[in-house]
Amino acid sequence: MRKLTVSLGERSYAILIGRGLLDQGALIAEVVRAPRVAIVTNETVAPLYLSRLEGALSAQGIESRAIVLPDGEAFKNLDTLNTIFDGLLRGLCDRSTTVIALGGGVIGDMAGFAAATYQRGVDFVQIPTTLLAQVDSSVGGKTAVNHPLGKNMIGAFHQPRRVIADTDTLSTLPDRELRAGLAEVIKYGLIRDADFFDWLEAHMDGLLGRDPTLLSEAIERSCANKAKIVAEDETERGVRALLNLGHTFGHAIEAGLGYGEWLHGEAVGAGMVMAARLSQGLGYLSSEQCERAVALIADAGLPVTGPALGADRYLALMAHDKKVEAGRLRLVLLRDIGDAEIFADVPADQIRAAIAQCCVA
Ligand SMILES: NC(=O)c1ccc[n+]([C@@H]2O[C@H](COP(=O)([O-])OP(=O)(O)OC[C@H]3O[C@@H](n4cnc5c(N)ncnc54)[C@H](O)[C@@H]3O)[C@@H](O)[C@H]2O)c1
Ligand SMILES: O=C(O)C(=O)C[C@@H](O)[C@H](O)[C@H](O)COP(=O)(O)O
Ligand SMILES: [Zn+2]
Repeated sequence: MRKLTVSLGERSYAILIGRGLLDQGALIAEVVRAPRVAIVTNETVAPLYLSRLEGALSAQGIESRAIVLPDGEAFKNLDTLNTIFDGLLRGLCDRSTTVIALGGGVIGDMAGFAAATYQRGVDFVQIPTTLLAQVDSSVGGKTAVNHPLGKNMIGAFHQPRRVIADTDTLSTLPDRELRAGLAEVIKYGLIRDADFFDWLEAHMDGLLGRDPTLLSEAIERSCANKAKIVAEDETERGVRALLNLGHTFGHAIEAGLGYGEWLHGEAVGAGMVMAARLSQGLGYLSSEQCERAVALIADAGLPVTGPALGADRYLALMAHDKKVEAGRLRLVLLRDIGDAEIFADVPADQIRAAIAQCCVA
């Protein structure tokens, strides 16, 4: 088992990465206030992993109540959040209850937001079961639900007490979901870790072939990058915004198509291509490095073109981005592989050109 730490003073927590961790109830028992937990999961993950987790908890004398939600990004909304609150209240969960998120990023974001707000805040533990959740969403405390007008618009920062990533759970993950997770992995290489980007270029085939050693290394290096950024800037006043590379475009794709048609990672993949092409168009990024970025995203089996929503629609949706300040759009762009920066006042005609270049009619 590998252990990383997100250093946030008294709220510091461990990210544990390894095989078979789901069966080690002691890893959860160490961080719960009382022997009562509520497990939030979904209809796909529950039949695969819920009873194993319940058994591991029960062996530690921990009583658990399961709240099983419908599966999908389309359900990441306030209605489903209410279903979680109903379950917590019916189960007489109190302030000593720990909420456990068992699933991908959708479950993690919703369970985390429920934990942030239930009785004004209870503890939660992340048990991510997708690659995307193990490399990104389970770490850092961003929790939220979507609004029809924008992604993750209603949420809170609420850090987990622990992240437990059992890499064995990836064996049941569909290939499309594995590829979606690789988008966020590539993101770390692009924004701050050129060595990791080189490593990904060399090992993309093995990662797609699910080599367990390579997957573990990719998870660990991704989490190490994210842990450092979150420790430096927990609430996104500065450097944390770089984790949004490709997301201003990607979130527009997700909202514009109606949540769920494109996976988050797919939208981020196409969004990072748009950001790279825009960076090149503005003269910040060389064409050679831009093509390397696009090639790795393509090699991961991710889309490198976006849906043809029309530049006006993209820009209207992008106006809801959380990085907008006083009506000014701010975008994460690339100076080089491993070097990103946030830019305000990018001319709208250049943004339109990059979108047009990356969309197929
Ligand atoms: N909070 C953050 O920092 C952060 C970061 C990145 C993404 N996100 C959010 O995360 C979400 C995307 O997460 P995701 O890609 O994990 O999607 P997801 O949660 O929808 O999971 C993808 C699919 O895989 C299924 N699944 C989960 N684990 C499985 C397993 N082990 N075996 C088989 N099937 C499994 C799920 O039921 C679902 O159908 C988006 O809503 C995105 O906005 C949040
Ligand atoms: O942790 C972060 O910070 C991120 O930006 C990670 C992103 O991958 C993630 O998709 C996040 O939810 C997007 O943030 P948002 O604030 O634009 O919703
Ligand atoms: Zn993301």
